[in-house]
Amino acid sequence: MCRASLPFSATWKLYLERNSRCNVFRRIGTAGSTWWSPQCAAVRQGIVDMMHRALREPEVKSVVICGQDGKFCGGADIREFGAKMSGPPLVPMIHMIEAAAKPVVAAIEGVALGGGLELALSCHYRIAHSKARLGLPEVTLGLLPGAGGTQRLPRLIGVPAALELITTGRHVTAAEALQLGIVDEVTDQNAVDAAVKFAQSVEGKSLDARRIGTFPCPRPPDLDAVFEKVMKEVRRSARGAIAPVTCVQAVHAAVTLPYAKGMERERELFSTLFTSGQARALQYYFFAQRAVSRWSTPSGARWDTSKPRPVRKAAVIGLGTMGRGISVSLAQAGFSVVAVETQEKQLLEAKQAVSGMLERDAKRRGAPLAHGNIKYSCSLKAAADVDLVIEAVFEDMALKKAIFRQLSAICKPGTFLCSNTSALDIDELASQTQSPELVVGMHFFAPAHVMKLLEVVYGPRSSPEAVATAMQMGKKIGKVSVAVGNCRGFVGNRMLKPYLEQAFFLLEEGATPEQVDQVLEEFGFPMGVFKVSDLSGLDVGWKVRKADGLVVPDSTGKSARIQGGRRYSPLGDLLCEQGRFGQKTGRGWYQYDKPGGRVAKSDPWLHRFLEEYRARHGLVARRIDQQEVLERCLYALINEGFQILQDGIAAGPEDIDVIYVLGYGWPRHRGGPMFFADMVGLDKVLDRLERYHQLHPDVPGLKPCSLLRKLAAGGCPPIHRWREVIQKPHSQL
Ligand SMILES: CCCCCCCC/C=C\C/C=C/C(=O)SCCNC(=O)CCNC(=O)[C@H](O)C(C)(C)COP(=O)(O)OP(=O)(O)OC[C@H]1O[C@@H](n2cnc3c(N)ncnc32)[C@H](O)[C@@H]1OP(=O)(O)O
Repeated sequence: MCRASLPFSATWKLYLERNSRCNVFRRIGTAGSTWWSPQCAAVRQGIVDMMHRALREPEVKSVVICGQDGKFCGGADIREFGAKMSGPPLVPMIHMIEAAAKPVVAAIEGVALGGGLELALSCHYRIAHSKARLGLPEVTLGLLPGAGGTQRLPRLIGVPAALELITTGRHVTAAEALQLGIVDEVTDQNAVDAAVKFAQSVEGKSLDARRIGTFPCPRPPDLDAVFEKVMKEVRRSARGAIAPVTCVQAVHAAVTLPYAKGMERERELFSTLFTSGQARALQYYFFAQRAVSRWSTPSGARWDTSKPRPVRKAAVIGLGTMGRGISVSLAQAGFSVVAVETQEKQLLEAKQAVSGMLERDAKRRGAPLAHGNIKYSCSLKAAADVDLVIEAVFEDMALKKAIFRQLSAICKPGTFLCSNTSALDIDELASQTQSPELVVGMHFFAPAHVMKLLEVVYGPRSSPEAVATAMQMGKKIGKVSVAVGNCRGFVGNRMLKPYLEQAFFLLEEGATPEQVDQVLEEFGFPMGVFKVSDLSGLDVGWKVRKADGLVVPDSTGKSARIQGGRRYSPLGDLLCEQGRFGQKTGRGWYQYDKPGGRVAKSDPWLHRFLEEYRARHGLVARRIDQQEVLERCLYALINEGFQILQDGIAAGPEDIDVIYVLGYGWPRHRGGPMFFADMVGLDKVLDRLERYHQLHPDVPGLKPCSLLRKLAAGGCPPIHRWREVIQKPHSQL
């Protein structure tokens, strides 16, 4: 519902009320400011009624549309997209505003996003507060701006700028919006007052040049070439997402068709996206990312029961690639950092590297340098007075344990001791300290100052306060933090293991790295599993496997295909024995033009090596189709995800999905592995796993997990109901 007030004799203010279901839209009565839901219907009805009155009543000379309480409009309520539309439709309403004979001014405070910006674009003028953000983020939800946004924005700011905003969904500041020509004025004062004043100043003036829908769309001289180039680029970066490509088609319609026809085309394209699985996946992911911030542990610890302790000073121990990135993240967020590397030469190198990273980042963001926040030291004793330590040395349990023992003796009482381990037992580390309740894992992803994901790992003895403090710290450094339980590899790396294993077994059975990678890249991963392995270094996994006692020959001296009583593929170990560590050595699963080269080329040596390996072990290569490659890699990973849920290591499927999208390149438009399983159908995933397990009974990872069976037997409930079925283990916290 909207209400009008007449604080000024001749200008009406139409208040947009905010959606009662989300915090960003403040509740006023039961009305909402979104367009879609029944509440939005009331808002639209209110706007339409008020506009009619304003146009009818001769004493009203102009209209200002504003949001209640400092926010213009965040767009449609995504949760209501499934609901049946009622009330006045949005597009005619927008046309009615644009056609009004009295000036209509949008007073933009807070946000004008999606349908909110489309409403503002239908107004004749837009006045924004300097802190406002504007954008058309529909593409990130698998949609396109469906209320004229694709037709109006290019008319207002030109085709290239509109394409960039619409295909990326990027929010712009008020200052950039002014520069682009989206808004007419930016104010530091009260934007509604400024808009009212502005509205009064334009009363009676002609509106002919203010109706964006009547503008001709600027037509680049080399139209076809421009669109061809954009389409190529968008297709490349979209990795199979259809919304960005469809957005380009809609903007193309703006340039090539008259306005009314362009609007029709926009509507057609919107309808295809609206019902797509990708839109469902992206909208699920939108809420999943917000859901993980409401973390909880099996003991019932969560924000409202566990208070984080303030952290002002933190130490980072070990300044390799990870430690450097972590130091940069902390310094940028304003923490005082003590960076420790025991070898003087390495310390100096790290100092230079960190300074360079901070300088480049400050330059890029136009922000002040954060150098002063970091002190460097060769001694662990420098961590004596910090509030929290993040250990980031090599993945070597003995080394980490020694460091935790020392830190426990050096640091002031109450210091949280965190490890950046990507797989090792947090509890074992905690057992080395005097206060195991202060120990948690903080697993960053490389490069640590860039990647958004942080796994916060609670051990059986971690206190709720320690978990809350690490989660809070993650938030402060701009990460999406996911609280997960303690097990080998936690969530992300534990699921990666069966995925990698299947890829190796597929090579043994007759596939090639090129074939496996192509299938995975077509699915939407930025890189296939073998290219990633070459990039991160084959020796990393080799060291871990050696430490785990897996790299031992059999009695005949041949590399063993059974280890620890289960099928094992030694292919990665054999490449490492040849010095093929991936990009860094110029050879791995692929060949590169030089050590450190980036462009992967097929390597005939590797193919011969695979043939010889198969012959040596009596394996007959068979033709493996794309479906099998995809299903065996993905379903094995998903199966482990169900096991993780069953074990209570992740609180819900959203946690797993966010970890996979943000940390492992899972395509966002596919929602994450668990959402993907839900989309495919749990019964189908179960059926395929069962089949592969029957065909390859000795291959690990293919035997369906009992939670998957249980969900399938229970009629495949939708993903938001899985938690009801998951048996939570008893709390040990
Ligand atoms: C086939 C029929 C064809 C007919 C044609 C009809 C044409 C229709 C045309 C157009 C329809 C319009 C479409 C849209 O507008 S799509 C939505 C576009 N808007 C967005 O994408 C904005 C998304 N939200 C945000 O970016 C941020 O939330 C924010 C910037 C608004 C605020 O950020 P912040 O302060 O950090 O808060 P949170 O992100 O934490 O959010 C708080 C709270 O609110 C929930 N929420 C946010 N936005 C929405 C939303 N759009 N719908 C529903 N809920 C939303 C969010 O989930 C949080 O909830 P909580 O976790 O429960 O606290």
